[in-house]
Parts: sequence; structure tokens; C-alpha cells
Amino acid sequence: MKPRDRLRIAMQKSGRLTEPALDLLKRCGLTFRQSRDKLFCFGEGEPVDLLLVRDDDIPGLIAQGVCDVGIVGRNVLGEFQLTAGRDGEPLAELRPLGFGRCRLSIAVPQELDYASSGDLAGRRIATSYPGLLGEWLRARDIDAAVVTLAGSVEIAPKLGTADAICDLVQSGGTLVANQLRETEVLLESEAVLAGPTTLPADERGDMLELLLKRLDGVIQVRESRLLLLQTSRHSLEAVTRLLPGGPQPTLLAVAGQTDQLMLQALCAGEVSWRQLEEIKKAGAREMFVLPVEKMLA
Ligand SMILES: Nc1ncnc2c1ncn2[C@@H]1O[C@H](COP(=O)(O)OP(=O)(O)OP(=O)(O)O)[C@@H](O)[C@H]1O
Ligand SMILES: O=P(O)(O)OC[C@H]1O[C@H](OP(=O)(O)OP(=O)(O)O)[C@H](O)[C@@H]1O
Ligand SMILES: [Mg+2]
Repeated sequence: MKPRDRLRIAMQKSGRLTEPALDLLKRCGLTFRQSRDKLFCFGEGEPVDLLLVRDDDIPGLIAQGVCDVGIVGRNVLGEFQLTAGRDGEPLAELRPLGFGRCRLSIAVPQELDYASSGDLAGRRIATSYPGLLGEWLRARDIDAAVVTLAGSVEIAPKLGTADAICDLVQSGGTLVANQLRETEVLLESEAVLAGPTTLPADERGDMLELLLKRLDGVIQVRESRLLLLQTSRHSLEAVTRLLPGGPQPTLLAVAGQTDQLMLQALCAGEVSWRQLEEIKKAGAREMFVLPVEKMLA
């Protein structure tokens, strides 16, 4: 294969991961010009290009060295490692990316008696993830038949081709619509940056290192919120105790009100309405939750 000096990232051409992946790369300062056939995006500023493909092909493209890294669901990466990629160098999950969250679960018809995973013995389970399901069954010494289907797995029990299914679940709507109930979670999934365990020892490796640093910054900022509120000195301790994790809050004086303080806290994740209501009950008022755009410690 011809040596390359530009980093090439494989990502989903059209699907659930496409928009959030592009958005994340944009936040990392990468911009692209798309080719006419929309399969290749040339990086304009940095030497980083995109290859747009079916998500199932991403781990294989990295393993073959056609692409250096890829943005793909943990479910697809894990399945590859246990099937087509079994005999090759294992790929690493370089970073979890915080979108495309779902889980790989076993579900059974609502009317089926199910007490524990042992009840799957002797049953047929339909799935598009024979590697992950097979491994899970082996680890528990459950002797069940794995029926591999490319799609529409959820209708297999109704068609009589399987007794249970093992498929992705997010809201659970598909299961309810098909009178199925979730009984076991095999894997919690989200989009990840997948790549080789050792970085390329050339310019691509340097670029990847830079990209990882920017990703860490972007992910940290995306999950950070700035909480501003007012509290009396009297309620300060109770309010502070309820603040979601993060560094020590900053306290500012409120002009003309010696008893009042303005509190500013960086929170490591979402601040929910319920948390705000609790903090308010403890004595806070004038509360604001602001997104953080950039951060440089
Ligand atoms: N209902 C869901 N909610 C959230 N994320 C999901 C859901 N279903 C799947 N995902 C995640 O998004 C990834 C891509 O899902 P999508 O449905 O776009 O894939 P696909 O139909 O296999 O697309 P492709 O045409 O690229 O093969 C999945 O592998 C999984 O990691
Ligand atoms: O729990 P839910 O929110 O209902 O999501 C789960 C469904 O989403 C995915 O299917 P998708 O909608 O992508 O259809 P497909 O399998 O035909 O691609 C997955 O295969 C499940 O069927
Ligand atoms: Mg696919």
C-alpha cells in the first residue's frame, strides 16, 4: 500500500452517527470539502480526510490500513473483533465519544416465562450480533442456538423463526411495538473513536495525537455547565452540598447586600430541573445554567 502523509478517518456515510460525528470533528477545528460522489471529504485546514462508508465496514478498513481511525458504535467494533477481525491485530477504543448511545439486549415475547438467563437454554435467539451474543452465551455456559439475521430481528419471534432476540435498544419503542420485553443487557454502547493500539510513527501519528487532545477538550467542554446562583451566607453550606461535581465554586459579593453571595460553579455534567429545584429549596435563587463554549485551564 502507498504510504500516506494525511490522516484518514472512516465514518458512517448516512445514518445515526453521521451528523454527530461531523459536528464533533467540526468542533475540533476540522473542515472538509466533499467529493462529488460524497464518499470522500478532503480536509481543508489540517491534513485529515474522511472516508464515508457503511458503518459495518469501518473496523475492517482500519484493520486493513485503508483508514487510520474510525468513528463507529462500540457494538460494531466489538462484533468485528469477535468475528471477521478475530485473527488480526485487535483494534483499540481510543475514545468514547458520548453520542449514539444504545444497548445490546436480549428480549423475549412478553408472555414467555423468564426468570433468569438459564431459561434461554435450548432456545433460538435471532440477532445481527452472533459474535457478541455467542461470547455472552459461552461465558454463562448457556446452550442456545444463534440465528443470524441481517435486519428486522424484532419480528423473528412472531414469524416463528426464533424464541428470543438480541438487538439494539434505545428508547425501547421497537420492543414494545413487537410485544417483547428486555431481559438482559449484554453491552452498553456509544460511538467510539477506534484505531490501532499503536499510533503510526509518522506525521499521521502526530496529527492523531493532536486530534485526541482536541477531542478531549471538546468532550470536556460539551459536558460542562456553568451554574450561577445567589444565596444567603446562611444557606451557603446547604446549597454547596447539593452542587453537582466539579471544582470548588467561586463566591462573589453582591453589591449593597452583605448577607447575599453570588456563587459560580463549573459542573461536570448536565444540571437537571430536579437538581435545580433541590438547590432552590436549600435557599438559592436567581439560578442560571450556561453552556461552556471553550475552556483553557
Ligand atoms: N435506536 C438507536 N438509537 C441510538 N443509537 C443507535 C440506535 N440504533 C443503533 N444505534 C447506534 O448507531 C449505530 C448506527 O446505526 P444506524 O441505524 O445508522 O446503522 P445502519 O443501519 O447499520 O447503517 P449503515 O447503512 O451505515 O450500515 C449503531 O451501530 C449503534 O451503535
Ligand atoms: O429502542 P428503539 O429506540 O426503538 O431503537 C431500537 C431500534 O433501532 C434500531 O433500528 P433502526 O430504527 O435503525 O432500524 P433498522 O434496524 O431497520 O436499521 C435497532 O436495530 C432497533 O430495532
Ligand atoms: Mg450498518
